[in-house]
Order: sequence, then structure tokens, then C-alpha cells
Amino acid sequence: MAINVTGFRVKKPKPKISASRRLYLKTKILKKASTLLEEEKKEKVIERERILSERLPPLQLSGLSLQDLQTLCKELHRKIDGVDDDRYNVASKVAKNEKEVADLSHKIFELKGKMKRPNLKRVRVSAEAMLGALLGSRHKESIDFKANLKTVKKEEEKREDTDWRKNVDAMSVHYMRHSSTFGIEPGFVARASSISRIWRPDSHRLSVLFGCRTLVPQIFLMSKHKLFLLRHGEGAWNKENRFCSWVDQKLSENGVLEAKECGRMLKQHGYEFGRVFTSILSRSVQTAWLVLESMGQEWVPITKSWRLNERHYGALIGLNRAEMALNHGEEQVKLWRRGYDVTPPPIDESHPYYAQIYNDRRYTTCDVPKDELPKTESLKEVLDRLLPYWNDVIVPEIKSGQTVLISAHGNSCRALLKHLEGISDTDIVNVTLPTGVPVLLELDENLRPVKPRELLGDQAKIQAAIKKVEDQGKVDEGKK
Ligand SMILES: O=C(O)[C@@H](COP(=O)(O)O)OP(=O)(O)O
Repeated sequence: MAINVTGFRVKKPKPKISASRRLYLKTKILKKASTLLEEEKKEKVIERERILSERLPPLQLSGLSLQDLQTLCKELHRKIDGVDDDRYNVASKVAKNEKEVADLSHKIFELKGKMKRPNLKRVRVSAEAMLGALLGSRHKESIDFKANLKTVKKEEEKREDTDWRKNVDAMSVHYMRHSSTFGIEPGFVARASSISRIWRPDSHRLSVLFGCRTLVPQIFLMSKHKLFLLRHGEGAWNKENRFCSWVDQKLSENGVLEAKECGRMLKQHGYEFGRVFTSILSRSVQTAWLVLESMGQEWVPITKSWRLNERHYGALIGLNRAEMALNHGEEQVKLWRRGYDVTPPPIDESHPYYAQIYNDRRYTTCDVPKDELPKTESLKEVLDRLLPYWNDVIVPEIKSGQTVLISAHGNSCRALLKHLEGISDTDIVNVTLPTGVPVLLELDENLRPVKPRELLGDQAKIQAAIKKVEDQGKVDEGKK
């Protein structure tokens, strides 16, 4: 029995072909389809090779002058740009089509009867009377609704025709306008094609965000959570240019001012925290207190964990960076400080700060036994010890709707940024965070950033502060 459109039960007509014949035909069709698919696959491979050989003829470098090589490089860059643009255009079309397919499937689902339509009676009412019933006395004013509809349609069509790159350019203007207060990585405000370069580590994600003309205007809608990362205010040893790491140092006078100022700025913008996380080092806790105090949000719960501690700098702890640069070279110091997988020599019992660190009661409260705590760490190892805490403790808070502030350290924040933004091992070398500057990350429901991080505050000052941190690893000119 089946049900026809009128709702009556009707007898199913007997099929004209036997079951075995049907099976035979089905198998034949499937076989044919699989052969066709195979052929299509082979054609695609041949087509791919043809296009590649057309677009990428083997490089002839021998005998070329410097000038020729430079021209060749420029030409290759131009081609890469072209391919990039094409890729984003295709990605945007795919995303748009996928969305349309999803919408249509939804409509089909609805039409299939999941949504029951009410029984409607046919009535004869004039348009005038209908408007009167709907709008009351206002219908007189809106009588020109046809003309209005036309205008709306025209506008909609116009919006559809807009090139997605223009939307991104428009967004850049939005960012530019705000860049005095909301810091953006230098160079972000640029043409769409160069955005992908800055976000190269996760360009696929970005192609979906920025590459789709229908999605571009929705970028701000997709932001579901706000997360703030903060490197504590200047510590006493930051000022002396010594590797501080797991040595517990308080904020310098300037660090206290930085933390208070940070709180004032966040308050001015109306941010409200639901949870704060810090390391177990005083400079990060003290910073969190001062920020919350300046915001009048002292009551917000603070949770501390060693897993947010600064990277363990091993035997380098206590040493002066500029002196290290003089003795070991600036390159080596940069590798120690910023390399992703570079581990400094471990600290041992003969180190002047060993006892102070490992006899400290705070390290008996950790979720690992004291003798399993690190003796040195690369940034990669920081991320390894931080991730379980992030996933198990911080993520649930964010997902439950809390706006979270993580008041931590230069390298624990860099590790987290690397994870969240998908920064590559090589690109993370170029990320430096100044003290006391909040970094705002806007995340989607899966905690993926929906736009570039924003360093909040005066951009000129922030750039100067970043340079100052980078220069800490250079030889002091006076001592050369
Ligand atoms: O350990 C330290 O001295 C600095 C980081 O030093 P660099 O990685 O910048 O050398 O950590 P923080 O001041 O953020 O706690």
C-alpha cells in the first residue's frame, strides 16, 4: 500500500519487470558507472599533467644573468599570485554552492511533508482590503509597496554582483579605522590576496572566511567567543633583561602601571570577564588582580595552573640576554628564545636558582610529581604541557559562554596562539608579545579564530614595545 497526493491509500502497481531482471539491470548500471568513473579519473590525471606541463615548464636557470634571474623570480611571483587568486575564487564558489545545496536540501526536507501546512480556505478579498486588514490605517502610507519591492530587489542584485575582494577591502577600511585602538599584525590591512600570505599557516581556513563573497559580510556574525591573552606587565627581570622564566619575580613599577592601564582600557571598551586563568608565577597573578581591580571586576574567579607558567628556560635562567648575545651570537640567542623546537641546556642542581625553584611549595601542588616537572623546555614542549589544561579546563569555560582572560607569559601565550591560529613552526619565530598588551581573539563555535588577532592599544606604542622585546636578544652596542 502507498499513499497518493490526495491522501488516499492505493494499491501499489505490480512492477513490470521481475526482481532478478531488476537486479541484473542494477548491476549492469553500477558496472557502467564504475567504468565511467575510472575513465573520468584517468582523464583528470592526464588533464592535470597537461595543465602542469603547460603552466610549469621546467626551469632553465643555467647561463642566466642576475637580471634575468630577478625577472624570472618576479614572473614566478606574479604567477603564484594569479594561482592564489584563482584558488580563492574557486573556494568561494564552492562554499557558495555548498550553502545553496544545503538550503535547497532543507527546503526539500520541508516540502516532503515534515512541515504540515494548515488547510487554507480560498477567499475573495481585494488587495486594498487585505492591506487594510494587515496594516490598519497605515496601509495608506505603504500603498506604494510594489515600488519598494523593486528597490529592494535592485539592491539585492547589486550586492550579489560585488566582487568578494571589494568586501575584504571594505573590511580592511573597517580595521584601519579601528587600528588606533585595536591593533592588527602589521601588514594585515592590505589587499585580499596578501591576507592569505599573512595567514599562510592556515590559509584554507582563511579562504573559507575571506574567500567567499557571500560569507565575507558575515564574518563578524560568526564570532561566537572572545578570548583575551595577556602577557603580564613588565617584571623586575624583564627590566634587567634577564631570562626570568620559572624564577618568581614581582612586577616592576612600570609593570604595575601597565597592568592597571590594561584594565582601564578593557573597562572602557565594556568587556566583562567570566573567568580568569593565570600561571602560578606571581607576575601573572598580580597582573590579573590589577586588571580586574581597574575594571571593577575583582569578584571574577581566578584559576591558577603551572601549565600556564612561562617556558622553562633551563640553564639560561637568570642570565642577561645581551651578554649571551655577545658570548654566543645573536642568532643563537634568537634560536633559544624563538625557535619552536629548540631546547636550551637543562637546569641542574648546581644552578644558582635551582633550589629556589624546586623547593618552592607551589610546585608540590601541581598535577604532576615535582621530579617530573620540566628542567628545560622548547616552545613545543610548552604547548604539549599546556594543551591538556586548555582542552580540559579552559575550553569548557569558553564554550559555556564565559569571556575568558588568560593572564600568562610571553611564551605560554605564543604557544597558545600557535595552536589556535595554526601558525607554522617557522612562522611562530616572528611572533613576539609585549608586556601588558591584551590580545583579543574572536573565535567561532569550534574555537577557531574568525579574524586576525588584535593587540589592543596604541599601535605605535605596541610596535615600539615589540621591537624592544626583540632587541633584548641583541648585543648591547656600548659593550661591543
Ligand atoms: O622568561 C622570561 O624572561 C620572559 C620571556 O623571555 P623571552 O622569551 O622574551 O626571552 O618571560 P615573561 O616575561 O613573559 O614571563
